[in-house]
Formats: sequence, structure tokens, C-alpha cells
Amino acid sequence: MRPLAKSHDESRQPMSLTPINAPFPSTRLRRLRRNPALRGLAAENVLSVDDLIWPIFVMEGDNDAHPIPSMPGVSRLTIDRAVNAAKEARDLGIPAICIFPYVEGSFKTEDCKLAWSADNLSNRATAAIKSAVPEVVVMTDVALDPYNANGHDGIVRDGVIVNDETVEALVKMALAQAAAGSDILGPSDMMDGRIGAMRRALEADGFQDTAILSYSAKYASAFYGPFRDAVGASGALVGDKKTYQMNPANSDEALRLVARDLAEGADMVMVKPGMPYLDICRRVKDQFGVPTYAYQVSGEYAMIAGAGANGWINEEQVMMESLIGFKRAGCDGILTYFAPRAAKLLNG
Ligand SMILES: NCc1[nH]cc(CCC(=O)O)c1CC(=O)O
Repeated sequence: MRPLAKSHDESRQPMSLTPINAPFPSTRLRRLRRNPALRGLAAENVLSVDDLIWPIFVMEGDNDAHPIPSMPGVSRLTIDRAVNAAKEARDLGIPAICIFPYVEGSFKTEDCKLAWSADNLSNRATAAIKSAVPEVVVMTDVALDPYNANGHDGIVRDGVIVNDETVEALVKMALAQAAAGSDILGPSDMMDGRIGAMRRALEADGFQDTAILSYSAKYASAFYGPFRDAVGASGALVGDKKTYQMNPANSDEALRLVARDLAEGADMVMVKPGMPYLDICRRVKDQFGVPTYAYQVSGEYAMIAGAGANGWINEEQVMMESLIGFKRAGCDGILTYFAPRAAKLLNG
């Protein structure tokens, strides 16, 4: 690990590239942009279906789908339909899907106990997908918000989101997800100390191969709005998440969080949201050189899909441009609701 360095310090750059350009007209940078073949040869980054993680929303019921108004083109799916989505992922070559449960208000409680129930919606969906399509990697979300009466990611006592008690709950939730067959746990809660606690519990309980993709640098963002509609948390949320999610003004803090999560046993790290935080992706990748992911979140999707639906932008082109941007910023992969559409285009 390279030492933490200020952004003006060149030592954090992987290499210092000093282009030696002969003076014009010897150098004409347009020579390599002349046609698609030359542009392809000179391309520095490439987006592949291997880079995609597809987030899906699951709900109770049979053979049904409910469109999410603020995410045009995205629906909540019953488990049988989610299995079909996983088959689609396999057929398209998308390596992983990520499950988010839509939990009815009547199941949300202050103690969030449904979160670690072996047969909750998320765990049943995981088991169904792993038995039908074992080759698709299943990632699950470790955070209490879908199950919490007040919509927070942690347990609330007297108006305070309590850290250590939440971590205990998250450990139980992580173990239940691992037991259901989840390949990658995605702690999105931003409590302190949860990665180490989960890693120890996973090792102790025989889940040494379960990976952790930590939402390490997760910002308190208004871009999550449509997601909270999708999982039915918008109405429930009391206040905001600023005492645990990051201040959008900060960048060095993201490196401290990533360093901490790696030291506690995270296998992969995430920056979230994506497009407004590409500078963070680049700093994380340069500093640590570990598998680094970005989440192109619901609000980013809604902006592109909404403007596309109005004919204000070319949706397909903007989608692909936004995704290569993550690769250019150093990401190894992207969680994106565009995954199946992007995969279809990439597969030609
Ligand atoms: N643990 C909650 C969670 N997990 C993923 C997202 C957002 C994903 C998106 O907006 O697409 C959120 C929302 C939040 O923190 O309020």
C-alpha cells in the first residue's frame, strides 16, 4: 500500500507520464482517430460484459413485475421472475447480479429482526437463483433499511443510529445471507467496525470463501431517491443518513475508509454514487490497487433514462459513455441498472 498523499503530490500517481511530442506537424494526434479501427487500436480502456453487476429488486408474489415509476425500464420482480433475470444475466455473460428486497411496511420493525431471518425474501431469492443458475454470482445487501420501521441502515435508539448494536445485527444478517448461498456480501450500511466483525464471524462459521465487497466510500447522496422508492423505504425514512454516510465534500476520508475496510478483511471496495465521484474512484485505485467498483445509482440511472425517454439525449450513447467513464477512472467493474442493455450492445 502506498502512503496516503495529498492530491497535489505526484507520488501517488502510478507512473509519471511525460508525453514527448514532436512539434506540429510531425505530431498530429488526429492520425489515430481517423477511423474506427485505428481508434480501437489506440483505445486505452475497454468496457466488457465482465465488468457489469446487475442490481435487481425482488418482491413477494408469483410471476409478477411492478414497474418503478422513477426508474423507467426497471421493475420489482417476484422470485420466479428474478430467477429468469439471472438466466438472462447468464445468457448475456453478465457475471453477477445484486439483490435488493422490497419489504412491505407491515414487516418493518424497530428491531429489524426480519433482516437475519433465514427465509426472508432476499435469502429465498438468493437460494432460488443459486439453485437454478449456480454460475451467476449473487451479491446481497447487508444493511437494515428494508426491514427498519424508520428506514435507517442502523438500529435507532432515542433518535441516534447506534453503531455497535447495529454491527451485531449486521453480523447475523451477513451469516444468514452466506448460509442462503450469497457469493458476495455488500455491506452498504457505513457503520464502523462491521467489516472486521463480519469477516471474523464468516471464518468462524465455515464461510471462509464468502467475499465482502464493502461499500467503503458511500456518500450521503440525494441520488439514492429512486432506489428508496424501489425498496419501499422513502416513506419510512425519518431524517437523513448524514451521521453515517459520507459528506460529499470529502475525498481524503474516502481513502481512510478504504484503508480501514481492507485492513478489516474486505476483498473488494466500492465508491457510491458513481458519476459525481469519479475522482474518488481514481484516487482509490491509484492508492490501493485493489478490486475497485462504482455504483451507478438509481438517481444517475433516472437522469439518463428520463432524459432519454424525453428525447433530450441519445440514451444508448450516453449510457455507454457513462460506463466507459468508470473504466477510465480506474474501476474494475460497475453496478448499474443498465447492465442488461449495455451487455446486449456489447455482445452486438
Ligand atoms: N442500504 C441502503 C442502500 N443500498 C443501496 C442504496 C442505493 C442504491 C441506488 O440508489 O441505486 C441504498 C440507499 C441508501 O443508502 O439510502
